[in-house]
Formats: sequence, structure tokens, C-alpha cells
Amino acid sequence: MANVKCNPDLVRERAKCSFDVNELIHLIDGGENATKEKRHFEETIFSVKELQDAVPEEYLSHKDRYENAVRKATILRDVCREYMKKYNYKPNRFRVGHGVFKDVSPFLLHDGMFVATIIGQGTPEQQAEWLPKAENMQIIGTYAQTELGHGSFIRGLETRATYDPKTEEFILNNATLSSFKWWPGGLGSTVNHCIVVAQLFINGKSYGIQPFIVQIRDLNTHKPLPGVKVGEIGPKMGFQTANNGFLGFENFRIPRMNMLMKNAQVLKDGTFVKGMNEKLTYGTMVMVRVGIVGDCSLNTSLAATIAVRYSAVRHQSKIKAKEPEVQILDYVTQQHKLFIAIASSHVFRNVYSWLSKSYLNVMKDLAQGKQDHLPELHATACCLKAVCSRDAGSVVEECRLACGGHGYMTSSNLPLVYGFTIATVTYEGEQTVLLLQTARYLVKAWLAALQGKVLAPSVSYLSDWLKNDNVRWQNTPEGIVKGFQHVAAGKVKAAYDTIQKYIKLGKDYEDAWNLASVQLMKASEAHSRSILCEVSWGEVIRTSASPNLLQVLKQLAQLYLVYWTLETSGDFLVYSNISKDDIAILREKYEELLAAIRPNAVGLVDAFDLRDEILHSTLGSYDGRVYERLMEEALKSPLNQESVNASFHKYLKPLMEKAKL
Ligand SMILES: CCCCCCCC/C=C\C/C=C/C(=O)SCCNC(=O)CCNC(=O)[C@H](O)C(C)(C)COP(=O)(O)OP(=O)(O)OC[C@H]1O[C@@H](n2cnc3c(N)ncnc32)[C@H](O)[C@@H]1OP(=O)(O)O
Ligand SMILES: Cc1cc2nc3c(=O)[nH]c(=O)nc-3n(C[C@H](O)[C@H](O)[C@H](O)COP(=O)(O)OP(=O)(O)OC[C@H]3O[C@@H](n4cnc5c(N)ncnc54)[C@H](O)[C@@H]3O)c2cc1C
Repeated sequence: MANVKCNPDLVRERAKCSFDVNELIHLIDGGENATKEKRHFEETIFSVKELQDAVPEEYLSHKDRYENAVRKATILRDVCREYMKKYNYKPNRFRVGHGVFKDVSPFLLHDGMFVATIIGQGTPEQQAEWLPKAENMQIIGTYAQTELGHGSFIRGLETRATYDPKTEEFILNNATLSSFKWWPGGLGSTVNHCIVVAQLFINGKSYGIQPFIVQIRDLNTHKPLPGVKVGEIGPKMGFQTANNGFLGFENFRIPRMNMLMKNAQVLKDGTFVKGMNEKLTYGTMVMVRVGIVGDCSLNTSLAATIAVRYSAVRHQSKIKAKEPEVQILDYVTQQHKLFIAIASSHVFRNVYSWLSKSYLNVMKDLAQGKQDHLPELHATACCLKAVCSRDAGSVVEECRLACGGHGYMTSSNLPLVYGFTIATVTYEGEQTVLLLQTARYLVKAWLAALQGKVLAPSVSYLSDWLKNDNVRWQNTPEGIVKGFQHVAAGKVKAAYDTIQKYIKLGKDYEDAWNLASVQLMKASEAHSRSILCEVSWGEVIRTSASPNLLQVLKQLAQLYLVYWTLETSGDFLVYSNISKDDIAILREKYEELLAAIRPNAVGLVDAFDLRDEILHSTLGSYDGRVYERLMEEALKSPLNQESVNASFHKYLKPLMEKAKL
């Protein structure tokens, strides 16, 4: 990239950088070697001509766009397979996926959830049967859980799997319209198999929801099998190439062994054998929620790179009347909009790495029959997924707005990035629903703290606060982290007291819960924020890096802490011992941090190491040829391929002529 002829503003910005960009790239990637491998892999993918679109996708019809995405998905699969064989390297397909598809791959669910569910929910025999076929694409699958009528409340799903002991089969049925599966990615026209989450019935008795692996299309003709009704759900706000679909069954039979039985089992005679914990059936969702925190980091870095580079190139208005127009990045309001995006990406990455470790530890425990830490993992993954995805959506939108009118151009890629980022707020558990799951855990933890019990590490601050809620405020990163814990503890207490108040007024627990649920949701958000602050600050101070880089990483981490303290200063005034003067000091600190980060802004986004092919942006490319690219892309419009469009003769001319009469 270094030899590309760049916009002079970007050249100057890069020269100003106080740290070694390559050092940060290696740190993000996990070492110099990892960067080399990543770059070699990406170079290979993006030099495949067939993966490059001659015409921007947006000009294609819905159908052509889908077919083009499938074409590219198959080529990408082949290239990756060869690459893995040759170099024994497991590539990050999601990162290059943004380059290849702009949006998302029709195979996203195959990789992300179908294969993962066979691993997580299948017995060793079932894995041996389906995993090799799924991994080498002999079968293509998705995860079909959500229905027209139910998504959040999984226990309310209506698809039925009724066991027939005579034939040792399950009979799948969708008797109502609301029971039709709705949303699964790839289901529309791509997959031939899916994991169907259905209500198990044996001898008329319900045994809750269970996962089944079901073939829905003929492997040769791709026609839906008799008894299967399947199709695509149509255009959406984003995820245009994900090929989301609907599905219903009519007396469709599958063998007994197609129920994934790692947890619960159905024996030949119809005896139901309970698993260790029925919630383990929800395991794939927990895994993906953890993964989404990592996606939030990538999505935020995409938007930050585009908006920061553009802001360095774009000049508009003046700060001082007698001086030239300034780079818009020099406006402190612009820095306020953008630097939190850079900081958030680092916070999400660090928290993802921390959460992944907890996830793997709990998986190891579960393999040995220990489930003590499962509730804490579930509660933590729920609230972090909810808060990170919403933050990422807001940050991406702020980056888009920070690019003014050009941010509204599809060619900036910011609308598409926003489309797939904002989807994460809803899928894999809608944000409020997940925050309320965590609130259940927090209320239980609060009760345990009141009873003097030892709490799990992520909530132990509740007991600390109970012992001493009068800690003096300190304007240091550690003091701010404590402050966030005080806010969270104060909110948990307030929500708990509100439930108790309603119960005393004669409400039952469920109604009291609903009446207190705005507070419960806010408590859960505050709990997440305290984890995000504590974990990210902790990771940064433990980072081994050169003094120059460490200084910049600390500035970013502090910016995150101060930004969110100021954003929620009302809560701090209510629940911590912060004073108005402390807030004024933090405001000053915030301004100092913006100024300190400013010279490194371009270097920081360069360190996300996102190739132009992944950014897909007229505004964000490495060379900063913004106006040239905007014009080049505009000229690709089909309307610019003819000097006069037929509509002139058909409609405009008659209109003008009628007006003359
Ligand atoms: C790294 C890979 C990245 C891959 C990326 C792929 C991206 C693909 C892109 C898009 C795909 C999108 C896919 C989907 O959206 S799939 C559908 C996802 N659907 C949901 O997430 C539904 C959300 N709803 C739920 O999860 C549940 O209904 C619920 C948790 C909200 C409630 O469940 P319910 O059975 O009603 O439980 P209760 O509320 O009654 O709680 C009972 C008890 O159980 C505990 N609990 C709930 N869930 C879990 C769990 N997963 N693990 C452990 N424990 C759980 C809960 O805490 C309660 O405990 P208690 O308070 O002690 O009683
Ligand atoms: C892009 C995208 C891709 C998807 N891919 C898949 C897929 O591959 N496979 C799959 O199975 N599903 C998929 N889904 C479905 C997704 O998982 C659900 O849409 C999601 O879980 C939310 O459920 P819902 O649509 O039923 O929302 P609802 O639950 O109906 O939410 C509507 C509103 O009701 C509120 N609400 C609901 N319950 C409660 C409650 N208990 N307390 C308070 N408020 C409540 C919510 O907060 C929300 O404001 C996808 C969705 C999207 C958008």
C-alpha cells in the first residue's frame, strides 16, 4: 500500500503518526506472523478475477444479485479449500467475506450456525455422519429456529416433531401460518439441509424444543422434497444476499437419529431421556452471541476507517476567517463523532477476546459435566451482545452522518455497513429481551449479595458496593471503572427495590417484574458498561507494547471511559460520589484526549489494516482519491451508459408537449 500515490493530506497525516502502525497491526492480529499470513491469504483472495464484480451489485436485479452472490460463494469456498490444503491455514472467511460480497454470503449460516450446531448438539455418531459432508459442502445447511409468530420466546415455537415409535421416525408439521419458519439465512434458495428447532411430542406429551437435522431439498434437482414448502422472504433493510427464507412441513418424516441428541435423547420405544440441562439446547446461540461482540469490532473499524480517511481529505469551512478551509477532521465535533468509533473497536476486540476465553472455559467444564459457570456466561454474553451491537450500530451511523451528503451514497459503503451492523441488534436475541435475561441474573446476584453469599467474579462488585457504597470518587481510569460499578450496583438495587415495592402493593412477581422492567433493562446496560470499561482498561494496561504505542492505546481506552462517563453523567451524579467539579475535570480531560489522538487518527485506522477491497468505499480508500472515485462510480450507473434515456420520448416529451396546448 505504501507505494500508492496518495492524497497529500493523507500523506501528511501518516507522517504525523507518533507510533509504529505495523506494531499495532501485529498486536491486533496476534503477532507479526499472523499479519503476514492474513495478508497473504487476502492477497490470494482478492487477486481472483472471478470474485471481482464488473458492475456494482446494487445495479443488479434481486435475482441476479443473489445468483452472483452464490457464484462468488462457491468460488470463495474452492479457493479457501485449496488455500487451507496448501498452507495449513484456517482463514477468517468473515473478514474477506465483506470484500467479496459487500453485504453477506448466502453461506453465512452454513458456516456460522449449521456446522456449529452439529458440533455443539450432535452425538459423536451424528457428528461422524454429517460433519464431514457439511464441512466439505456435500450438504449445505442453515439454522431454522425463528417462526413468523415467535422469535424471542423460543418456548412458544409451534413447529411440531411428533415421534412415531412404530416407524422410529419424527413427523414434522407446521399446522398454522404463524408456525412457519421465517428468517433463516440461505433457506430461500440455497440450502438443502437445515437444523429445525421444533417442539417434541411423544404420545401426546410435550418435551420442549429440540434440534433436528432435516434434508429439505433433493440433492440432484434441488426441488423441495414432498411435504416441504420453502421460499425466500424478500428484500430487507440489509442482508440482501443472505437469502433469508421461510419453511413449513406437512407430515414430513425424518429418522429418529435426526434429532441431535448430545443433550436430550429419544429412545427407539419413545422413552425421553432428559439432558444435563435443558438450556444446553440453546448452546449455538450463546456461541454466536460471543462471536457477535467480535463482529462489532470489525464493523466499527470498517466505518471508522472510511469516515476518518474521508475527514482527513475533505476540506469545508474555516475555523479562522483569514485561514484556508480546514480538513473537517480538525473540527473537535468531528473528532468527538469519530474517535469514539476507533476506541470502541478496540474495546469490543478486547472484550471479545476476554469473553471467548470464558466461553471456552465453560465449554471445557460442560464436557466434564460441570455447569456452575453457565449462568454467568449466559448472562454476560446476553448483555454484552445487546450493548455492543447497539453501540456498534450507533457508532456506524454516526460515522455515516459524519461524512455529510457523501455518506448517504451507496458507493461510500456506509449504508451497507450500517445495514449489516444494525441487524446484529435484533438477530441472535433481540436487545431488550437479552438485557432482561441478564437482569434476571443480576437480581438473583443482588439477593445473594444481601444474604452475604460469595458472588461470581463478574458481579462481585455488588457485594463490594453493599459493604461500602461511600467510596470517594477518583478521576483516574480505575476510579472511573469503580464509578461504573457503583452506577450498575445502584441501578440493580433500585430495580430490585421497585420490584419489592410493587409486590408489597399486592402485585405478583411477574407483574412487578414487568412494571420494573425499564429499570431492569437500564441496570443490565449499566452492568455491561462496567464490564466493557473494566475489561478493556485491564487488557490495555497489561498489553506489552512500545512506550509510544502503549501511550496511544491508553489514550483510546481512557477516551472510552471518559466518553461514557460524560454520556451518562446523570447516572453518575445519582449513583456515585462524583461531583459537578469532577465532571468539569472530565470534560477537560476529554478535550485533551481528543487533541492527543488527533495526530494519530489516520495511523490508527490504517492499523485496522482493511484493504480497499474490504472497505468497498469511494470515501475510505487508502489513497484518499475521494472525488475521483465518486465520479468513477457514478459513471458506472446504467443511466450514464446512454445520452438520452427512453423515458424522455415515452413520458417527458409528451408531458411537455401537453403543457404547450
Ligand atoms: C463465531 C461465529 C459467528 C457466526 C456469525 C453468524 C452470524 C449469522 C447471522 C445471522 C444469523 C441469525 C441467527 C438467529 O437469529 S437464530 C435465532 C436466535 N434466536 C434467539 O436468540 C432467541 C432469543 N431468545 C432466547 O434465547 C430465549 O427464549 C430466552 C433466553 C430469551 C428465554 O428462554 P426461556 O426458555 O423462555 O427461558 P427463561 O426466560 O424461562 O429462563 C429460564 C432459565 O434459563 C436460563 N437460560 C436461558 N437461556 C439460556 C442459555 N442459552 N444458557 C444458559 N441458561 C439459559 C435463564 O437464565 C433462566 O435461568 P433462571 O433465571 O436461573 O431461571
Ligand atoms: C437479519 C436477520 C437474520 C436472521 N437470521 C435468522 C436465522 O438465520 N435463523 C433464525 O432462526 N432466525 C433468524 N433471525 C430471526 C431473529 O433471531 C429474531 O428476529 C430475533 O430473535 C427477534 O425475535 P422477534 O423477531 O420475534 O422479535 P420480537 O420478540 O417479536 O420483538 C418485537 C418487540 O417485542 C419486544 N419483546 C419481545 N419479548 C419481550 C419480552 N419478553 N420482554 C420485553 N420486550 C419483549 C422486543 O423487545 C421488541 O421490541 C434473523 C433476523 C434478522 C433480522
